[in-house]
Amino acid sequence: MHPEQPAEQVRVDKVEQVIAEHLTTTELAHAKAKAELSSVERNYVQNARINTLEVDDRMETNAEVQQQKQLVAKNVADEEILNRQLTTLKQLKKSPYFGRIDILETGESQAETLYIGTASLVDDHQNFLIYDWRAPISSIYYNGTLGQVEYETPGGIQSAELKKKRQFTIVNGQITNMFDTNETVGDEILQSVLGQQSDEYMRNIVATIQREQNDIIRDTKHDLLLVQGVAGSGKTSAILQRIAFLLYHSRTSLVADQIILFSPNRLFSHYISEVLPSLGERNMRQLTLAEFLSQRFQGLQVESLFERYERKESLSLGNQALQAKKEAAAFMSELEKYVNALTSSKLCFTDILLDGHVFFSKEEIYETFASLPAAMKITHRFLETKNLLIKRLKHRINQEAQSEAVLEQVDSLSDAKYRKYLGTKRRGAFQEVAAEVEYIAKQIVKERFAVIYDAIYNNHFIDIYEQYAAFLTTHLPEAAATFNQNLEYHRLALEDAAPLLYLRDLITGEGQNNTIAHLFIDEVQDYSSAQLIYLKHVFPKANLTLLGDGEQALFNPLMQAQTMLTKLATSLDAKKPRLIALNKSYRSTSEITNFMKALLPDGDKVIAFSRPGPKPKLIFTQNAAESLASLKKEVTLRLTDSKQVALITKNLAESKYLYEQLHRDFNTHLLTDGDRALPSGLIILPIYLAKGLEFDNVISYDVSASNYPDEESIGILYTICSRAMHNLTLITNGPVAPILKKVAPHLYTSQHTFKLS
Ligand SMILES: Nc1ncnc2c1ncn2[C@@H]1O[C@H](COP(=O)(O)OP(=O)(O)OP(=O)(O)O)[C@@H](O)[C@H]1O
Repeated sequence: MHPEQPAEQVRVDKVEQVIAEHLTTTELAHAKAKAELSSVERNYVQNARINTLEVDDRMETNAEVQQQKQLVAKNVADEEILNRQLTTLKQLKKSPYFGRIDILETGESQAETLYIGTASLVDDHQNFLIYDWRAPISSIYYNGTLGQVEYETPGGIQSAELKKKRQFTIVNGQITNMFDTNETVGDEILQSVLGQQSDEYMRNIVATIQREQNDIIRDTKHDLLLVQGVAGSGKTSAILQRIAFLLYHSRTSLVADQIILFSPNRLFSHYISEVLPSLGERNMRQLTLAEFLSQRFQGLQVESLFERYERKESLSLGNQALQAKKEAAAFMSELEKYVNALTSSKLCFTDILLDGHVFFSKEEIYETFASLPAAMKITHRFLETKNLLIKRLKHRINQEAQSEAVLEQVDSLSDAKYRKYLGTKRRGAFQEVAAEVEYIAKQIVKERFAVIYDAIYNNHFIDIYEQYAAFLTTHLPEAAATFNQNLEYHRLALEDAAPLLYLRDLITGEGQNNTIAHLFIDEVQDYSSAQLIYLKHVFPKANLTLLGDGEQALFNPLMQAQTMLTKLATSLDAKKPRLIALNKSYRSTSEITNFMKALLPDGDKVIAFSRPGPKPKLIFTQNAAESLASLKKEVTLRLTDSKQVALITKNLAESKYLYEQLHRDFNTHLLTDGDRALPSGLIILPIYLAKGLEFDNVISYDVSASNYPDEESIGILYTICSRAMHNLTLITNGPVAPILKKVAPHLYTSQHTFKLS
């Protein structure tokens, strides 16, 4: 035991006491706020009701209702703040802090002791008992080794001498581990954290953030941050901490809703959903690319990344080349040029119909557009056309409202219908009966013409699909027929989605969201340049944090990090790009990491974190029956001391086949794109659904030469192996994949189901 542990425990106890006191007062305040909120809400409902009943008091009650509404909003906010404080205090109570630094500021004679935890805590005299890990001074804990250190404050760079750095593990108020260290954050605590079993949810890494991860977390100077990190290097962990940091750093100007994270799949979204709440912050918005696209293409089946991956296997070389062209930045530039040069006669306007009859003909729309000055930007001309159409629609409504037919309709309305059309207006509020009739007549026509208004508002008077097909015909003629054919079946290939949306936005001038301040994209190596350009276009104000591992490229060719940064900075028009590389892998035991790095051509750059475990196991079998038998044995073995085993396959067909073979023997789950949570037992999933996840035990079935024949398979095999934290088993049916042959035999244990000659 550390000699100072008893003294430190006394301090923990004292801090706990303060936390308990804060908890009591906050609980009281929270209960009061809750009661106040429900009373204000009750009042609001009553007042709102009065408003609709009492005619004379209308103005007065309206103002009152507004006031009440504001009061409700304020009370909701107050209650939320107190609720969050309560959650934070409860978390602090279990483990108030994890670090201590003693620093001597320049010019001072006595060192100051600071304790660092997930949130700040002050006593009644405003002395800091705990500093938030995101406070400027806390960066010393993550960055500094003993001696002279610097840290950034809003007022500039400060320097100090770091005299002592201490780490704690505190569980339920008791110090279970504590030691002094000179390293950034010492190995010992990290060792024990990483040795734990996997969990349904990712944990925060606040107590053990490493120096280079800290760089990512605290960067506020760059508009494009590209993190290239090897598998398991903490990219995802670091960005979640970064989001928490940004929310703290810009707390007056940034809220969680202004941050979007694109995640690789829904399982991943679920897996990371607890990290920010555990740091006392609200979750950012999370989306998968498929979700983003399907919201924008209603009525069309947009191919998902996974379907594209499955399709790639059957794609001819010619079609692969076409696909690559559509995914390149150059294709998006072509589109821009095409739109800039579009003349009115080339725009694919379409009739607006009402009940099958032409209401606004495409000729009329075309003439409207053409009548506007050609020097005007296309987006302005388009908007102006829209305004003119709406004006004409209003005119038609007025005309139609005076028609005999409509006036007759007004006469024959039932009382209930009449009241419905009156809406918030009151009977008798009009000076003349005729005015009231006219009003009702207009309401009737408006209702009938609502589809026209919607069509104009939603830009349905231009056929963007036809426009895109026209673009393809002139710029990539080989691709036009397939696009049209897909469309007939209401399908859209993934590579057409971003260019199509871009084309639409470039013409209509719509589709942008200026409120998003930060856009995070995980597994960026799986995105095409065209998709990234489109996302940047949609979120023009957002700073970008892109995380990737070129080696885990399932969908795109491998690319060097620096090349990728240069390419991205140009195509995304970044002013201050920065590349950060993470080369240390934390997820797996050193045996697994050393094995998987041997798969890579430049695997030397991967550094294994020194956490020992069994070597990966390679089981050689000669036929399907033997390999299935070995697989069953291995699953049984793993399930004896673990609650979950992941069987990760190359594709869906393989997953389905194995499910058929195994579900009678084990509690087996075949995971699909729609799954959100990971059950226990044997789970079978194709690699693209396992992206970003980790498992105690991973088995890869059929790593034979016929399944992984060439260098292109490296990314897939590497990604599968790197999902394993503690145990990795590979089974080959027949000759092993050539990539695995290159791995030095001392890096794994082999097992044969047949006699070696
Ligand atoms: N500083 C750290 N302290 C504790 N655990 C860490 C740290 N960095 C990473 N880890 C752990 O290592 C594992 C891998 O981290 P993470 O999933 O963030 O890596 P990644 O680079 O996104 O991985 P991949 O690209 O392979 O999906 C996680 O279990 C994470 O908790």
